Amino acid sequence: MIRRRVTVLGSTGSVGCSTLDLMAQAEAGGSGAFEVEALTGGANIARLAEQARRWKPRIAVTADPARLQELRDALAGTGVEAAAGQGAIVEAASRPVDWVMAAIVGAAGLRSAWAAASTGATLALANKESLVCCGPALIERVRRSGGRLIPVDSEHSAIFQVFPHDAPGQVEKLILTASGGPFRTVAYEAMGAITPEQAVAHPNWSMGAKISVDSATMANKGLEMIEAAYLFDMPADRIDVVVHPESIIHSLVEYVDGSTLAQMGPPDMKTPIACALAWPDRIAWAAPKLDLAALGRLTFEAPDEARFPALKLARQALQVGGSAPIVFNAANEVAALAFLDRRLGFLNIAAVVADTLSRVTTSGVESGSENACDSALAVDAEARRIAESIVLGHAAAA
Ligand SMILES: NC(=O)C1=CN([C@@H]2O[C@H](COP(=O)(O)OP(=O)(O)OC[C@H]3O[C@@H](n4cnc5c(N)ncnc54)[C@H](OP(=O)(O)O)[C@@H]3O)[C@@H](O)[C@H]2O)C=CC1
Ligand SMILES: CC(=O)[C@@H](O)[C@H](O)COP(=O)(O)O
Ligand SMILES: [Mn+2]
Repeated sequence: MIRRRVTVLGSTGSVGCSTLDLMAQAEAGGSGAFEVEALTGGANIARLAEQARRWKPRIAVTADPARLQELRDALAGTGVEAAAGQGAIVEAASRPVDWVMAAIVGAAGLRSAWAAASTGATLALANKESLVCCGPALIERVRRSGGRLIPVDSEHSAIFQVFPHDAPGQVEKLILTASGGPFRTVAYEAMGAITPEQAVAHPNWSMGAKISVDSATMANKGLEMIEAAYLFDMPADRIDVVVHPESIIHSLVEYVDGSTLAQMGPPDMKTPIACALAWPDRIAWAAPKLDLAALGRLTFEAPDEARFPALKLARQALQVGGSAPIVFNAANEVAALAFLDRRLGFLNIAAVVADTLSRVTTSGVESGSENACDSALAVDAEARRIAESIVLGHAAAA
C-alpha cells in the first residue's frame, strides 16, 4: 500500500480529474491511502467544490479572484479554506507534501510548477509547457531540492519506464509515437475549413481542449520533442517521431546494440499517472489491459511535415535553442486559443507560430538560475504580444 500526502494543481481538468479518480480507485481497492493538502482549479468552481467536499484538502484555490466568494459559499461548512488568484496557487504549490501533480494547462502552470519544484516533493509533471519554457532550470531545481521529477505525459512516461537511467550512454535514439490526430488522413485542401468541434475530437484520448487542438496540428508532438530533449538530455537529431494511429505503443528507446524497448498499454492517462504516483513501486487499480489478439495489428507511418508544419517548427526551435522553445510555445498557445475562439483558421495556427518565431529575437536563457522562471515568463509575455498582433492581422485579412 502506498501512502502519500498530495497536492493537485489543475484538479478540475482532464488530468486533474483522472488523478483524483485514480486515487479513489486505489483507496477503494486497498492499494493506496491519500491525504490532500491542496486542490487548485480555474473557472470550474462547482467541480472544485465537489472535489473539496470529497477529499477535504486543507485549501482549495481558484485562479480567478472574482470567484472567491462563490468558492467560499460552495465550501461553507466543510472546514476547507478557500483562496483565489495566482499568488494563492503558488502558495498552495509551495506547501510541503510527498507528491504534487502539476496539471494546469499552458505556461500559466509554470510559476506553480516552479514553486513545487523547490519543496523536495515528487513532481508529477503533466504540464509540458512549463518544461518547454524552463526545462533545464526546472529539472535542476527539483534535483537540488532533493525531490524527483516524474513525467506524466504518456510518451515521456513510456520513455521514463524503459530508459537506462544509470547508463544513458546506452541510448542511441528516442522514438516518440504520435497518433496523427483527427486529421491524419485529411487532404490539405480540406484542412482550412476544420472547426474547433472537429479538432477537439481526438481519435484515442479524452483530453482538455488546448492539448486536443495541439494533437490535431501536431504541435503537441513538437512540444513533446522539446520536452523529451530536456527530460532525457537528448539532441534534436536523436529524437524521431513516428505516427502510430492506435496509440498503443506510447514511445520507444533505441539502444546502441540494436535493441528497441517500448512501453505499451491502452490509451488511458490513469496508467502514466499511476506510474508517477507510485514510482518505483506500482499501484493496482481497475486498469484496462491490452488484448493484442483482439487488436490484431499495430500500424506505423512517417509524419507528414507538409500538412503538419508545427512539428518541423518545433524541431527548429529546439535546434536554435535559448528562448526559441518559449516563443514556439507562447505563439502556439495564442494561436490555438484564437482557433478555439473562431478568430483564426486551422491552417493559420502554424503560420502564426512560424511568423512569431521569425519576428521575436531569441536569446540565451538563464538555465539553472533562480531567475529562470521570471526570465522565461518575460520572453513568454513578449512572444504572446507579437503572436496576438499576428492573429489580428489574419483576422483583418479574412
Ligand atoms: N489531458 C491529457 O490527457 C493530457 C494532458 N497533458 C498536459 O497536462 C496539462 C493539463 O491538460 P488537461 O488536463 O487536458 O487540461 P484541461 O484544460 O482539461 O485542464 C486544465 C486545468 O488547469 C486549470 N486552469 C486553466 N487555466 C488556468 C490558469 N490560468 N491558472 C490556473 N489554473 C488554470 C483548469 O481549471 P478550470 O477547468 O477549472 O478552468 C483545469 O483545472 C496540459 O499541460 C497538457 O498538455 C499531457 C498529457 C495528456
Ligand atoms: C495522452 C497524451 O500524452 C497526449 O499528449 C497524447 O499523446 C496526444 O496524442 P497525439 O499528440 O499523439 O495525437
Ligand atoms: Mn503526450
